[in-house]
Amino acid sequence: IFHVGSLILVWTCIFFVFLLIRIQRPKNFPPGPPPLPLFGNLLHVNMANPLKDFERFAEQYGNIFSLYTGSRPAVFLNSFEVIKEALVTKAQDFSGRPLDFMINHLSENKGNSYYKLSYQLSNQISLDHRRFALMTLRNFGLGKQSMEERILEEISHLVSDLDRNAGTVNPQNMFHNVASNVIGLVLFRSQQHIPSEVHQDHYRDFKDHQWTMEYEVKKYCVSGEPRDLIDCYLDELDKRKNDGSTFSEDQLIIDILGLHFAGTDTTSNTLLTAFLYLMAHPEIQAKCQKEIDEVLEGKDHASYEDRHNMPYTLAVIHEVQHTTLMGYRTVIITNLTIILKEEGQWKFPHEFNPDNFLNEQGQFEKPEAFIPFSTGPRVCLGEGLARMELFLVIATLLPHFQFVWPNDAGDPDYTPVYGVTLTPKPYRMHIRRRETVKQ
Ligand code: HEM
Repeated sequence: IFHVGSLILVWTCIFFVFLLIRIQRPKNFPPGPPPLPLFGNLLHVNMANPLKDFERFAEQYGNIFSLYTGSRPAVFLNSFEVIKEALVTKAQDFSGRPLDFMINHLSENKGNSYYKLSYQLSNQISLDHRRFALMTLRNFGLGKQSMEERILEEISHLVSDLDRNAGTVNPQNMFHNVASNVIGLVLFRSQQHIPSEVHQDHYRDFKDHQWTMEYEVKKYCVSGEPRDLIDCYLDELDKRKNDGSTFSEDQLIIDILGLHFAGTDTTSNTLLTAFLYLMAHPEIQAKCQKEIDEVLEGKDHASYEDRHNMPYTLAVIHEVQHTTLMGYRTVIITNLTIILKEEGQWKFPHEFNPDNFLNEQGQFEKPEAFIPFSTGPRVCLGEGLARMELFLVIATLLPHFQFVWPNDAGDPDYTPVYGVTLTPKPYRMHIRRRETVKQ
């Protein structure tokens, strides 16, 4: 009897402990699957690729649902209208960013300034940094060489590399290096190319390279004319001396890492997706090449202005982004992936079709629901740079080379690998020189 009594006692205790740590959705909180004590909804989601589960929950609970990671709630917004309402109409309430585990991890607990400072609700300070970076990226202080020239310089290296090594390549590192070098040229111009080992796991390696950057910081101090974002930042530091501002050399390193991180994988994953689709749809690739050939008339690289005369190529690039979206705001998760397939927003929601971005006359036209860079006051800070980079890389590589899906590679697999951004599974690419370009 004593034995049974103690069992009942133990179970009652467990029951009360569970009751105490039970997670309950607050009143008026968006619905979702019932959270378990301690785990929340973690067991309801396939962490390797949660997109399918998000789609299932959206069908079951509607456009706004919530999930718990442990005891922390996250709200998911799953239609263009609700995302727009949150990020634009109610921007004031939704533009802060939480200091999230992942961000902490990435920046080794220092917290990326954009996230950390807004979490502390020092919005003024955070916006200060945002404004500064935006101004600098818009080329108000990067010295004589324009952003476009920097990007083209990097692309010319790529074209000569491919000229020398045409054949079958793994493009993962190639595009990663392009994106990383372009943002590198903007952030720390005189450092030229970051050593390639940094690309593999650049956060860890960057930490090891911090001494280099700190050395660069000292060097730039005496340089006079700003050549890159570091120089501009140092000028800003000078101007703000003793005004109690959050601009500091420590913060500079954090900001640079944040910008480098935000600007590398996003762009390189988009390029990887672009070339995957261009190889899988050789007729689309050929149509782009024809259009680009006609506009370039033998010129060996595109310029950003040319996009106005290349509506089809522009539509293809946008259609690529239409397939690669992600939203990674943590407490409010804007499910940009779902709205890309939302019925009613797209002519062809379920297929890769550049006509999504072309009107009846074949002119380029962008649907309102196309927000790969998010929207509202916290829209992507590198949008201008990324757009220019995507266009120049694609419109310069296509007239030089033919990209062919290798015969022995089976069918292309479009299932994305889930991460901070979505990326295609690793693939190989066969590259042949096109003879149309006049040398
Ligand atoms: C194709 C390339 C890119 C895509 C698709 C992309 C997408 C995005 C998206 C969706 C956000 C908002 C995230 C959120 O709501 O939490 C964002 C923010 C941001 N992006 Fe990008 N991005 C790209 C390239 C870049 C580049 C090249 C840079 C660097 C110059 C950059 C810097 C940033 C920064 C700093 C933020 C945070 C802005 C803030 O919090 O105010 N991005 N990006």
